[in-house]
Amino acid sequence: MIIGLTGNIASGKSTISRILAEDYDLPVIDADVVSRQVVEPGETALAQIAEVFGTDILQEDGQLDRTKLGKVVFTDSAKREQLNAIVHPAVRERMMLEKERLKAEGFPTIVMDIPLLFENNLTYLVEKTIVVYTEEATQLRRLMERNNLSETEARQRMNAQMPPCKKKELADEVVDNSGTIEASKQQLDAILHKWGLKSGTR
Ligand SMILES: CC(C)(COP(=O)(O)OP(=O)(O)OC[C@H]1O[C@@H](n2cnc3c(N)ncnc32)[C@H](O)[C@@H]1O)[C@@H](O)C(=O)NCCC(=O)NCCS
Ligand SMILES: Nc1ncnc2c1ncn2[C@@H]1O[C@H](COP(=O)(O)OP(=O)(O)OP(=O)(O)O)[C@@H](O)[C@H]1O
Repeated sequence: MIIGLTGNIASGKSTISRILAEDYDLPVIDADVVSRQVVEPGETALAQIAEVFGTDILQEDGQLDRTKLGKVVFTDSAKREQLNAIVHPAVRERMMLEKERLKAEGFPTIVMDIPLLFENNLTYLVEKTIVVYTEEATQLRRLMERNNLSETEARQRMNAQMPPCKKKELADEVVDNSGTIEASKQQLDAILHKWGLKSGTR
């Protein structure tokens, strides 16, 4: 089974995907990790970003300055779309290759952690979806703390995505991560049990 894990910014996807990898021994393909790989120095996408956003967007060592680019694209939706048009095709291609590689290796269950699964109509890549949801005030607080953002900056990032309540409607299953990690683990366990997957087994 190919499980699509999604949810809004700072909802707890990485926290849940870590549990899926560690407790359930499942392979996870993480779109955020892949989106970093495709902009490493030497990659075509990085050269394209420098062309569109200027070489100021690079650090002295040639790496992408993610903090700087984040400030640009989360305050300007046209610029965000320009970035998406460069990065998303490369991410999609690499994720599909990785999925095929894991399937060929014999993994019957694979998790694809894709923040923009619904926004980018990528549900054809997966068979079941789990949405990680966190109540708005908690999501905002966790995002401000994790990324060291002001409330305005954090809200701009949250507004760049489909509203969480809409994602919940589109989900096969929802993990409400507004409480403790232990409470989320229990919800996840019930979902996986329903799907016939047990902790510690593939
Ligand atoms: C703007 C960038 C440089 C900021 O980097 P940074 O290290 O601060 O954030 P990171 O990549 O870890 O993303 C954190 C979260 O932001 C949200 N997010 C990122 N990009 C986008 C986007 N284009 N639209 C909406 N939300 C986004 C996602 O929830 C993601 O999980 C980076 O997010 C990026 O290159 N984004 C474009 C690629 C993309 O869409 N990535 C997300 C899934 S493929
Ligand atoms: N149940 C929880 N209780 C307290 N803190 C939590 C909980 N779940 C996640 N966090 C914290 O909230 C922040 C966001 O969680 P996480 O990084 O897992 O979200 P994410 O959805 O992967 O974010 P993004 O997509 O933006 O990268 C992190 O700092 C994490 O440690």
